[in-house]
Amino acid sequence: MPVDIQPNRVVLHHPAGASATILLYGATVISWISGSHSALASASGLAGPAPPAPTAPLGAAAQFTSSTPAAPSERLFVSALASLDGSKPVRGGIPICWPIFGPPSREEYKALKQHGFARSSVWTYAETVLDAAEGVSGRFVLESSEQTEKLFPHPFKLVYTVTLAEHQLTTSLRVYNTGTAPLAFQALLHNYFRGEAASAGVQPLKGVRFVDKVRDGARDTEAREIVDVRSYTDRVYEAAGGAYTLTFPPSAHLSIKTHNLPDVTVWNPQETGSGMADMEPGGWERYVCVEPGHVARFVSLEPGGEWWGQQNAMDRFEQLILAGDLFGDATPASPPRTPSTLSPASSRSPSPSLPPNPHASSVQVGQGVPGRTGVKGVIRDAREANQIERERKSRELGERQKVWEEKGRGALSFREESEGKGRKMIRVAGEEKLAEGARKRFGHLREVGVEGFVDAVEEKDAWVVVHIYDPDVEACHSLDTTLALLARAYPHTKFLRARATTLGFASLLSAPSASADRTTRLDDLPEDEEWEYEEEEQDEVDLEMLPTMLVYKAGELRETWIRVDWEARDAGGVEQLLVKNGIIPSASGKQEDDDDSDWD
Ligand SMILES: O=P(O)(O)OC[C@H]1O[C@@H](O)[C@H](O)[C@@H](O)[C@@H]1O
Repeated sequence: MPVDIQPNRVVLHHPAGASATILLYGATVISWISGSHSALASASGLAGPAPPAPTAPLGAAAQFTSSTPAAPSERLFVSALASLDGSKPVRGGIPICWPIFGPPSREEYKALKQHGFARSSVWTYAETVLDAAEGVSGRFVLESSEQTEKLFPHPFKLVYTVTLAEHQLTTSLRVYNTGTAPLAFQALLHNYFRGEAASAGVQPLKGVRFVDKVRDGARDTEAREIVDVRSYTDRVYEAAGGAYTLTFPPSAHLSIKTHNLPDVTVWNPQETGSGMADMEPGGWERYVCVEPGHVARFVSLEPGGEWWGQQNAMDRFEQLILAGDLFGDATPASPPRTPSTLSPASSRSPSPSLPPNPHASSVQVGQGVPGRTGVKGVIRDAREANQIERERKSRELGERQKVWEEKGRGALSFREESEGKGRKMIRVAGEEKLAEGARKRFGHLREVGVEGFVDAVEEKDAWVVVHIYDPDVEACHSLDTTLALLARAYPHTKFLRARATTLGFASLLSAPSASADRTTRLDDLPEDEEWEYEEEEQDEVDLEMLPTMLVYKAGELRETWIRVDWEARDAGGVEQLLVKNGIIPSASGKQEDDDDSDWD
């Protein structure tokens, strides 16, 4: 039951053992259990313990497991005395502070309570966005109402997306100004991260200006390499860099990356916390709040405008696995992970009597899994009712895609392709390269679609890198250009790209009636392949997930990088990211091919 919708909460379950529980009250994430049984088992030779049930009483679920960092364990603190019945904001988890942070600083917002009303309003569960081994994602909505307008006379819509992967939780807040006047707001994600406060350290904040709420708002510059919270701490760091590490030595480590949330508050009340009625005794010893936000300045959103801020928290265990550090030098990159639903053949060799289902990737992930009840039951039913039709259309699309793949065998990026640059020359070279493919030399970036996907990633010896893209996303264009170049430089690694809508990846399925009468054109097909199709057969894609990169070895999914551009930025570039993970050789091992010189 990957997405369990209950009357007052939604629980996301990841197949590897992770889970996240989100209350409709405040869309407050009250539990994030991160980790993988399989990773733990393969790392330690032990079977992983069952994670605490996310529906168990919070106090029971939230055991701090300092000695077992690899085990699926609770990453958030929720006070045992927290109210979860909607009577007051939750003391713990991830409350959303909106439209203000702290007490109202502007006269016009003086009717609002500290941290605004988003954390104390009941949100609606809108839809399941993604339901796959790559991640499970749900979306929550809060819109202005008579009640909010009494306090805050601005029409708005908030959309909050919570995405759970094996070792990551991503929360993304979108704000829409649905009114006719500019909308000014602050926004902050008030994370209570579970861990021993006495040992906690946050970095890098050295040299960052901050407002010290403990010293009546005094302004100062952080002098410490690692910020601790051993004394009462309440600091709002401004323009703090957006990427932080929170460590609870010796075991727990989290990395937090953000988008559009430039400031960060570090808060732990220590003994003064005992004055909070909903703080469990000594609770302040068991968490640190690291709260990315847009708070130093208000965001001003024009009518019709949209703003989004996002954070991604990853437990350090995953980073160690991905870097290969956990396994010494014997293991190049990462242990086998949960097979992708995009690759149902997984590590099995295709059996001659049971060939892999070529349409598997056209089926919406999570389909047929029971448990989407309530509001989402309607959408599930609609999905299932449309499934046969969708598969038929998918087959048609696959045929189209085959033609497209043939055409895409050159090393052109889709931007080059759409501009019609150098197609002839590259295609000739591409044909030469096809002959070399038998010797496991690829040398070009290829488009792959539904029909060809499973076969394309089933390379026995070579690494296969797949860029899941959408032509409307600028970052996909840059990545595509880079991968086209890397494909030439590293001909022993196979580089593919697949359009997200084609695979049904990260799609936002809307009710079929909503778009049945509209048509759209595939604008990035080569001109002779323009094709009108009914929009209902193509799901809308959640662009926040893109670009995504999947990496396969022997048909098995080894890496899933949602928003790989962020990942690459941290690694120093896409090439470095791939080198670091053993997917391509380091620069010294780069295969410079003389016979590639006629490609450019
Ligand atoms: O008690 P509340 O309203 O949840 O706020 C908790 C704390 O939240 C932090 O973000 C603030 O910086 C603190 O000043 C505040 O005390």
